[in-house]
Amino acid sequence: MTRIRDEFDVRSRPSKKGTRPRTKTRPEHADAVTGFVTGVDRGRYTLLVDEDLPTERRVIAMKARELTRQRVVCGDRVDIVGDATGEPGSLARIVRIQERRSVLRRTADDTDPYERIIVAGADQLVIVTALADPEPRTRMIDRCVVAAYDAGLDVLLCLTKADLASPDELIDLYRPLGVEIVVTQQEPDGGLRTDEVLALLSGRVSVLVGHSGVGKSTLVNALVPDALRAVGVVNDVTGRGRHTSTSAVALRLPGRAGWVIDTPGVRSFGLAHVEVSDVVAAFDDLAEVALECPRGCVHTEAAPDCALDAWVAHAPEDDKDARAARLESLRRLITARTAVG
Ligand SMILES: Nc1nc2c(ncn2[C@@H]2O[C@H](COP(=O)(O)OP(=O)(O)OP(=O)(O)O)[C@@H](O)[C@H]2O)c(=O)[nH]1
Ligand SMILES: [Zn+2]
Repeated sequence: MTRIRDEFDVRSRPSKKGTRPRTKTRPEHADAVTGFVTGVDRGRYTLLVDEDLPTERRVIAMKARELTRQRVVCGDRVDIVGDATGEPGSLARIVRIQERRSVLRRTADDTDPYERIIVAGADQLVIVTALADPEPRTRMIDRCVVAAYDAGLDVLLCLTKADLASPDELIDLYRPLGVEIVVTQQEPDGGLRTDEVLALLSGRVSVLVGHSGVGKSTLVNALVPDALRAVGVVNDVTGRGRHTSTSAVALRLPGRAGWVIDTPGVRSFGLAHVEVSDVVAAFDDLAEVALECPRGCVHTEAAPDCALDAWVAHAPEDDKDARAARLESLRRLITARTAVG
């Protein structure tokens, strides 16, 4: 397996001048305030400061020099100094990225050798998949699930276009993994009932991914009726007319019920660093059984004496099918990890 270099692998070398104390002129920015990054556009970051307080405001910021090698992404919480008033034309400086609860990476590709972080601090990954037109691609879904679990995110599988095909098969395939599943369909008037989805997004930061045409925009527009306007705000400030960027953008659900982060153009996730044990670790029951496996067991069907096979074979009759389905799902994820597509 090729090891893909992480953008942060670059070790920082001590400078020739030795260790110069740098805290003299800039202590630890005691006057800094915290912002939530809702958008990134060509080196300009849109932040929400004082979230949910009467003083809540949008602030535009750039990275301070000391951060140039670090990537600030949507969902980050950052500390800023300078002009944090949010007044038109004001520009603050990001001096610190706060510890990240989670990081989701997209894969390296032909044009970019790094697995880059695309979103930080999310709670769940919403995999938007159409039941038809385009046909669901389970390999792709499996890879998204692996990426989510590796990033420490929960998974919500959102099956769209239920007016075109039944969700039953996919539900049977994914229920054994224990992921949340929600089914949507456009009404004849073009609208979309969102109460069920909203309930599952409530109070959380959710990242939406999905291939072109699956109905992700339709869903986002139904969830956040002023989504386009919200994005427009970002671009008014940066002077760009339309939201044409390919970077992620965080949109607040009505009633401040949570955040959805839309990720246009994200096709695949970096899985090169994910070990078999990372996948198994996402399932408490299976991870416990796997402790009994021979050393170095890869838990596939061909793996000799895999304890997971015995776990199914010795299941109580009424649990046998469920265990078999769960093991099959786990094995699918383990292979999806290294497969292409
Ligand atoms: N039949 C049916 N069509 C839908 C449904 N939801 C969305 N569509 C249609 O599917 C097409 C694609 O929807 P979009 O919301 O643009 O899909 P997207 O995933 O955002 O795709 P891109 O804009 O290419 O990224 C549009 O013609 C929608 O009207 C649905 O529930 N049922
Ligand atoms: Zn095993």
